[in-house]
Amino acid sequence: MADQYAHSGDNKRPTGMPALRWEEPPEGPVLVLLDQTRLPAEEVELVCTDAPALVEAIRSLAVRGAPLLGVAGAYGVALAAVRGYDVDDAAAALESARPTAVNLAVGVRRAHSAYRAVVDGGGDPRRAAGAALAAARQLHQEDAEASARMAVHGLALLDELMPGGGHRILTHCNTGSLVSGGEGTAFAVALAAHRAGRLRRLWVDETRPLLQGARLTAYEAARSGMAYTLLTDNAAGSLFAAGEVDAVLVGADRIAADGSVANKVGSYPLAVLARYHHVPFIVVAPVTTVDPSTPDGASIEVEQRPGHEVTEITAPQVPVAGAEAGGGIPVAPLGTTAYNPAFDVTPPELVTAVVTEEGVVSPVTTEALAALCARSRQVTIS
Ligand SMILES: CSC[C@@H](O)[C@@H](O)C(=O)COP(=O)(O)O
Repeated sequence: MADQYAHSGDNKRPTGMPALRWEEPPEGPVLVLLDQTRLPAEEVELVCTDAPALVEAIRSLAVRGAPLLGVAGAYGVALAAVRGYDVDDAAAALESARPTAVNLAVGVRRAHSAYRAVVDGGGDPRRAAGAALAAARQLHQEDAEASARMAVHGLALLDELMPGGGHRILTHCNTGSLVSGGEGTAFAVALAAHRAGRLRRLWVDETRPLLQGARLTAYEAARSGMAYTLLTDNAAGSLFAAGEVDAVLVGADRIAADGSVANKVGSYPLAVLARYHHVPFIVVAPVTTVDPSTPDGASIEVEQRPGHEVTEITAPQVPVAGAEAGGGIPVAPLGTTAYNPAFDVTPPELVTAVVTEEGVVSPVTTEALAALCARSRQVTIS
């Protein structure tokens, strides 16, 4: 079940509200999410008391973005465990809530394994629930730390590629503190450049159809005080042609073993544009987004979203009564079908570098990614 906490609708006020937090009120533990479908108009929190509510929040994109999906999934398993629900069922439902971001499965499995290790060893369910919660908290903390380290590596790479500073960076979708326990992935690098006085402008793709760029990245950019400009996705070509882009920075939902990168639909065309215009295309993602068990781009399952997200304009926080399927304003003739993949896949040869918390991979090869994963596992184990 999910309840709502409403906050002031003043969208000029820096919120400071975390994208997600665990709370333990007297009625029982809950997972509190900042409902991203309502931003930037209002800050409303969704309070999840069970895994089905969290599954629904994940599907509706109230909580979204690869790293945060992992953290949310882990807390979802803990929630089922501490509230005495069937943990195996909850884990299965959470893991399959969205297919593309591998971090979701990684987070769910981590908390689930911690739970199962205690139960299978004959431990009592309360101790097992404590283990699942500890695993979720640890993942949350690790994600924040990874974010900070990606920002350091990413800024160093920008400075190496463009020693003069004054970076004009184009980004797509939303990759800031709304997707992370820290300051995010690609956006965290732009933020680091801004704080170092080396960001001239952040170009923000609006990111049709659900406008994660316009609604969320512009919101985070405004809060940070950086110079930013919003553009429609199809204006990017003219921006490159005008020589206004020094680098593209995006996140990732899954990086296959061969270096193919699944990210928000519209990333691949940017990579093609970047290559044509000799601009670096840089992917920023934690090591948990690299999935050695997915061999190549063709093996990545790309989520298909409902057509009404395309055939209607929906300001998600303002439902329009009486409109067709999605509750938005129709912009296409009734009955129009739509192609609406949530992600696309960029082949490794178009990716200049992958920036992770463990360092930068460039060129992006199967061998270099495998070495990165091996190094990361050693760091985690030691
Ligand atoms: C650090 S976030 C990387 C990706 O998760 C992000 O770019 C993205 O594509 C998010 O898609 P969304 O559908 O909003 O969850």
